[in-house]
Amino acid sequence: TKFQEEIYTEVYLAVTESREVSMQHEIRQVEAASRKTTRPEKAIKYKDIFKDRPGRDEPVKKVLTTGVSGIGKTLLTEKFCLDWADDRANQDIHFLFPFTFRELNVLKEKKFSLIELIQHFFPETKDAEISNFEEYRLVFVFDGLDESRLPLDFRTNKIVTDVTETASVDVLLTNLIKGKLLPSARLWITTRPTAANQIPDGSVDVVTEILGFNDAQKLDYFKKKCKDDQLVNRIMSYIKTSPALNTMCHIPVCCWIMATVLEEVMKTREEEELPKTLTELYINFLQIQSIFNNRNGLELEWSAPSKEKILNLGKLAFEQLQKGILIFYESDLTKSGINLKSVSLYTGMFTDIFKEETGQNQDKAFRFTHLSVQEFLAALYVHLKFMNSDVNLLDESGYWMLSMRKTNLHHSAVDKALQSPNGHLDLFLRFLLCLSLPTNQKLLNGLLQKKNNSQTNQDTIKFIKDRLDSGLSTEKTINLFHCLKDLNDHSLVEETKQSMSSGRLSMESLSPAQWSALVFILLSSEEEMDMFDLKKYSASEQAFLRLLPVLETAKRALLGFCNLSKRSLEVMSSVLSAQYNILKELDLSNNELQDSGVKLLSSGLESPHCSLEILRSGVTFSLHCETLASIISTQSSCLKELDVSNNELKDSGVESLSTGLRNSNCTLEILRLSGCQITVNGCKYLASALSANPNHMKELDLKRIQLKLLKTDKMLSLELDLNTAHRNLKVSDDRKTVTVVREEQPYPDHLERFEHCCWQVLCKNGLAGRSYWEVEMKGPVIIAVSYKRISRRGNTADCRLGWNDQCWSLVCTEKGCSFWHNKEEKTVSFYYSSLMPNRIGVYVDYSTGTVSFYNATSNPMLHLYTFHTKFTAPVYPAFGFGFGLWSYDSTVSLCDL
Ligand SMILES: Nc1ncnc2c1ncn2[C@@H]1O[C@H](COP(=O)(O)OP(=O)(O)OP(=O)(O)O)[C@@H](O)[C@H]1O
Repeated sequence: TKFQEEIYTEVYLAVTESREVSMQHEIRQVEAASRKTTRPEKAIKYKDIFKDRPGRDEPVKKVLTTGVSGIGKTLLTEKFCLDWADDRANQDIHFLFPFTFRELNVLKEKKFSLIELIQHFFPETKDAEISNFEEYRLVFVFDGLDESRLPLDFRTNKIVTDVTETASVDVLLTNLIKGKLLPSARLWITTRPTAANQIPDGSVDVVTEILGFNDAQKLDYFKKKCKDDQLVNRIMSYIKTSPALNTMCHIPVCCWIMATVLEEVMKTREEEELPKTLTELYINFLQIQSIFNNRNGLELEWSAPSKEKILNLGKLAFEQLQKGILIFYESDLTKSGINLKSVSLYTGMFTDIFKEETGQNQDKAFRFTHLSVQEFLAALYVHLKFMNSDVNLLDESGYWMLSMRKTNLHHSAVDKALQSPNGHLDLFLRFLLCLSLPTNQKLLNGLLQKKNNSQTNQDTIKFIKDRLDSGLSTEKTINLFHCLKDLNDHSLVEETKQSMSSGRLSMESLSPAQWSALVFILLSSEEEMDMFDLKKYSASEQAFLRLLPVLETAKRALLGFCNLSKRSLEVMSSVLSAQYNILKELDLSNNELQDSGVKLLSSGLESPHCSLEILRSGVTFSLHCETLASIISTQSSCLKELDVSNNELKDSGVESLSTGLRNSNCTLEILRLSGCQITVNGCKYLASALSANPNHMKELDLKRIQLKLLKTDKMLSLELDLNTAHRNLKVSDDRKTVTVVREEQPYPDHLERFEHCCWQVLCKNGLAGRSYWEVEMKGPVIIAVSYKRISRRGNTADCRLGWNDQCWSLVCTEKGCSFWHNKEEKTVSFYYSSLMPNRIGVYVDYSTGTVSFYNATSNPMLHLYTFHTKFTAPVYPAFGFGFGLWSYDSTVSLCDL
């Protein structure tokens, strides 16, 4: 425990809210996690593991902590216990009982009451005659659920509520976890991610995950382990030379391996002589653990006993790795040919490689210090078998046995690793290929009977390149690039880099291998990718899918105008719900996304792992406002800015959306609803939702809403007033259209009729509130609002639209638009010179005295000009033709809105 105290370094522990069983190989999980900056808001201190959580009313009683092998689960629980025992933390706890599943496995067949189980492991409680545990605050720690061999059947196990009732250990455990037994007790269970789903949903209060060391914590660790600043600096700069090593160092146990090797080799070697690859480092590790006969510079000789044991351990490692087994019991060892009597020889010689983990009841379990050590030994074994006995253990055809075909070990290994759906042979492959490098062959001197020639490596490189060109998924190819790098072949990467820098790289004609090289280059770049802009590479779905691993490392993804389809949305959704995703901003605007695609995307947006703060959705969500509402109101939602402009949400959509806005979980600060066809009713929903949840919203963009609002604020059904129409204007039967005609119309005389050269007509409807209407037109035309009292006879100027103080007019010709009131042309800051619009919108607000004109042809609508005045009587829509501008057939039609 003193050692643990000294070496213990804070690890990054994060609340994840839900557990996700990642089927990816642990190395891929760590690679993914290490590439991504963790989310500080999710980090917690191990001391606070049972502290109340914000947003949770109930106290935290049951915690599940996941983490890959060697990430420090056991050490963390031990540290928690130590701190408590030394009165450093959590002093409110009266009793703390740490168990490991490994110990409990042995009691599988036995029956205990909970009291007896406690007394079995902690006899002091018996001596102290403590039996009524309900009176105390208890914490049970169960470490290593992944090692459990207990049939934890939560559905069918009988219910036990009495601490004195006897039952099998698994029944006691399921009842403790379900809260039936000692409901007031607190529980902490740790497990590797793959076994987390043994605990049913809802039976734990909080799920946390250990993400390992971040960069600062790595440095801390090496300082504690090596205690020599100069050495620590050398180690840190050494690790930074290789992304692969840096990734591995997120796992504390790998830091330990690294430190063990580097402490030793840095004593005698200069920087350029340090291990170049992970494989070389692991060979060094094995050497340090072995007993050497003699030392002759760098050429170390392997002792005969260690040779034999390495082979035996390698056999065990390889055979169990193929089955995915990482913890071995005595029977597994016997099966792999390790004599039980000599086990102590192995654990004695390779103490830091092969560990015996004996529980209290003498049940022996064995494991390699870390999965990577097992993978390395397995690769070494396969390599030695091939080199020394021509046996290709990876060729399952068995032809090699009959010498019918010369098999190639590396080809079989590459293909086997590619076949694995979750990359579980990735690291094994890297080790295996790298073992045949001349530097490593030299180190293996003594274990090998013959040497590999470089021809084999050239052949392997060619084989890998062929595979890269066969259209594999990018994820699979990344490991192959690591292999090429280890084999000292940088040609593909260099070629692609050169084409990139010379601008010769045409995305449209990239070969699959070049795509993969591009991804590898972007991922290996020192610079952090903050913004991923797909258009920079190619605005296509193919590019999106190929570059996905790069997108996953970015905080902002711009995917607008990229022709993405449903397939991309499905993929995007899984990015958003991936556990370590760090995406904060997503721009999907202007993609033709189908409805079903939106549904798919929303499952990602609702995921508790989604940390998106800004979403620009383009024309996506029109039919999914309810989904949108539920996204913004999920407890885990981090959305701060939502832009759904130009979606036809309409009032009903806004009504649905408002239920989300009203929810106290909604923390939106900016909402953009420009051009969403919202009317006054929609605004009412918004207003009421925002006043119910007023603390967050800072900016509400309702551009272009007012127009639509007024369309229905007062449902205008405008009608032309035949009594006012000039005789050269033909008014349609429905009173909606007026056309200039040569032939005078037989309209009767009327006091309100325009005459002479004032080819004009008014509408019947007087506007006294707020109103909006639109007209379509052909040919030059004057669109105006006018008092009814505008003169009909006498001086022409008094009758003409725009030439007196009775009306406010837009004169629209092929040359552009001008605005007139009282003979004055208004200076318009925006000179409208493009083509004549064929649809004009007019907004009149009587009380504020405004008349605004819009070009309603353009999308978004363009504001042209606003008159400001003070109305003294209702105004009437009015239209005019003529004044040298007119042409026969000019027409104006009132639009239905
Ligand atoms: N926080 C830490 N500080 C320093 N060293 C650590 C820390 N965590 C882990 N280690 C090192 O890593 C080794 C393995 O850690 P531990 O057994 O806790 O991992 P684990 O997550 O329980 O792994 P497994 O799932 O394989 O049981 C420790 O023996 C120690 O050398």
